[in-house]
Amino acid sequence: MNEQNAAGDNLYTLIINPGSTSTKIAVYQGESELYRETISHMQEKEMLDKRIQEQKQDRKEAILQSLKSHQIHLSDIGLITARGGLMRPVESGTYEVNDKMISDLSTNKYGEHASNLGAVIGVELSRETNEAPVYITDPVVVDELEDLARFTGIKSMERKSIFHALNQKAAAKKAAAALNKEYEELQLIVIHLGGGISVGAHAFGKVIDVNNGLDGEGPFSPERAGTLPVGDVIKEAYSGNYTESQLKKRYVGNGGLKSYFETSDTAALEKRKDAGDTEIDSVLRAMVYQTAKEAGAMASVLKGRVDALIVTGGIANSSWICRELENYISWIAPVLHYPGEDEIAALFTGAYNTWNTGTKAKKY
Ligand SMILES: Nc1ncnc2c1ncn2[C@@H]1O[C@H](COP(=O)(O)OP(=O)(O)OP(=O)(O)O)[C@@H](O)[C@H]1O
Ligand SMILES: CCCC(=O)O
Repeated sequence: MNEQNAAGDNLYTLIINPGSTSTKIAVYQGESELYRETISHMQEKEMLDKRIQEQKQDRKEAILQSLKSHQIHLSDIGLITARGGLMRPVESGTYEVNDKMISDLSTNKYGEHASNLGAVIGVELSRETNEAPVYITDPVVVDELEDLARFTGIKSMERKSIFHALNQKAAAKKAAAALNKEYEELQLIVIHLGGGISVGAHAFGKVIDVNNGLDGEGPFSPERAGTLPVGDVIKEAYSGNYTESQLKKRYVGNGGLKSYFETSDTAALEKRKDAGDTEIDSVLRAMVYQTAKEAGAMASVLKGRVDALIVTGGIANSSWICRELENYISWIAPVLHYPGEDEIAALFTGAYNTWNTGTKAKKY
């Protein structure tokens, strides 16, 4: 065992993963997970209604509270790894957090997203204690789009690759292992069903097309409106009823299920549907329908040569939704389910391997 490995056995790693409706955290000692916790914010309406950077203190305090309740001192933490947010497009991999990245994330230079807070909170916690190194892996801006996928139909506008890259890649690699193949050998469609929904076409290790739910592409989801009729959007934009940021929030944070039912809690809505609410039944079925349509589009992108479809994210815990979705898509290829997400493990592996092997992290 080399010195780094020996030290690694005692290293405490803090993992921070802010999602649209929750902050997930975990602490590892060496390679063993000490605990993980999902701090749900779904009941904290006032907090979620705030701009992302204004949520920082609440989410940071929730993390500190969680560490305290597990008797872990911040000063014990030797490595911090966080979900990466909206910054300039980058290739897949593990990045060391630097000042340029923090500036882009904290000023929302490339847009607002809960994941912007991961590295920002990570660096604050590091600076407040022992300057632990802070990494991110596979941020939401991983860009492997094929050139053809970038066109919009308006010369001055290009599509952007923004999606649940971390969980899509982690789930795809897990599926590849289950299929006894390398990720780079397969063509897969990954359907991430979270607060946002993204459906990616993975061709031989690259996500060559994916809907960007932050820019009004693809299915509606618990919090995103998805594709909207552009004429109606223009009318709302010029109605005088909304500022630019209010309109963004209307379509991106408060769209989808939240627009219909003022909650993005799919599990709770499913219970109300089961109790006989027919409107909820229709809207949930419509969300499944639109998701299936996006998967069909990605099957075309892969020219029908699809090894498997992978359904993942929080909503994949619903066997009813998975069954309804499968009814539409099982003709494409076998459907594999990885409910929830493996972002915590993916963030840990990316940072710990980089740290433990002395490999240079990528530079932003
Ligand atoms: N058993 C379940 N049945 C139905 N829906 C569920 C279940 N468990 C969780 N969900 C739903 O999953 C959604 C949250 O998913 P997830 O935790 O993947 O999202 P997130 O991390 O907050 O956001 P994102 O994935 O977009 O970053 C919520 O709508 C929640 O109600
Ligand atoms: C992860 C970026 C996409 C979304 O949140 O909808």
